[in-house]
Amino acid sequence: MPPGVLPKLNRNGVQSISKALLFQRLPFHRSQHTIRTMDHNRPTVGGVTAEVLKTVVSQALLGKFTAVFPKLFKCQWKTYEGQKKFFANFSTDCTDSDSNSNNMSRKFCVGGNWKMNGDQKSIAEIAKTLSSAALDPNTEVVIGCPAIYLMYARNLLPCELGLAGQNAYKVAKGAFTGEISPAMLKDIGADWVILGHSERRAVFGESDALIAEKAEHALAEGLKVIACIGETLEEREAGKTNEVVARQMCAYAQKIKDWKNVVVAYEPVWAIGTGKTATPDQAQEVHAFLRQWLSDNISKEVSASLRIQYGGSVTAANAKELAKKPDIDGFLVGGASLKPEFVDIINARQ
Ligand SMILES: O=C[C@H](O)COP(=O)(O)O
Repeated sequence: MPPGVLPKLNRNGVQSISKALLFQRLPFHRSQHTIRTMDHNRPTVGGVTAEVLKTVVSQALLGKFTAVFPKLFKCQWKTYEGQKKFFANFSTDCTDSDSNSNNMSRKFCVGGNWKMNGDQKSIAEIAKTLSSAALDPNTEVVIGCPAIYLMYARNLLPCELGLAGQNAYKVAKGAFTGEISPAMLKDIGADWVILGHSERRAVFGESDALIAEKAEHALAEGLKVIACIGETLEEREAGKTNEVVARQMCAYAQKIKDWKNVVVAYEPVWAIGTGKTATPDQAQEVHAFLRQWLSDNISKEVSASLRIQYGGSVTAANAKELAKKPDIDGFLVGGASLKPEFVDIINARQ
């Protein structure tokens, strides 16, 4: 390995290095000296060789590896301010292969978000297409339907498909003109709700805190939640993508204690309805960041099991390549979910 080149490590490798350093009770600034005196061909604790340790420690000393060693660096990951300090140094090099080993245990999940589109005629056509198609049984499908057509759609769609409201308020009932509650969604046969969509945030001014309260209440009422997050073009161009999605995740985490009925949908706002899809690598980079964030802030179990969908101009043409990425566990599809090509998106993993 050429000097200074960071090896591709999976999480086991990183943990082994951490253990090796801790086992020897070495602070990082003393590690380099000790590594020089080690036998380079003899693995240390966890099978990590001195050669690998040397490279990683030198990178860490340059401040490039802090995110994977939060404990060694005593990061305060619990707070948003604490996290912010470390985002710039995040590297995904260590997460790819680790995620790869887990992603097959997360059932692929594709949501169709019809937004404010459709009428009885077109919904009947979509239902007919979905009923007659061979849908991958290994993919969970959820249809986000306008509230007024939910019951109509429920009666026409195949029963194995989930049905989602596109919004729900944070309390069960009361004087909230124009709102619907999770209890009402459940009552008419919906089992999911989409919350925090960027259109709710931008057009209707919903805050991180309100969205998190809605998620908390929906989960308490027994609905499953597609929790949306994503940065604007301006935020991406300012290099703030990780900071923004972490802030949005922090808000959810303040209110969500049990993540088993949650799917996160990462939807870069600049890719929604624009035909400008994130490349598979761009999407994977943020998904890997989110996986690491979950591991550091919630738990390793949640990080390994929580499904993260990608949304933003997903079509039959780009779905297969996106679906190959280890941390992409499905899609939230807008425009293409109204068309027959939605079937190919559902079957993207086949
Ligand atoms: O919820 C879905 C997203 O907003 C993506 O919409 P889109 O597929 O039309 O870009």
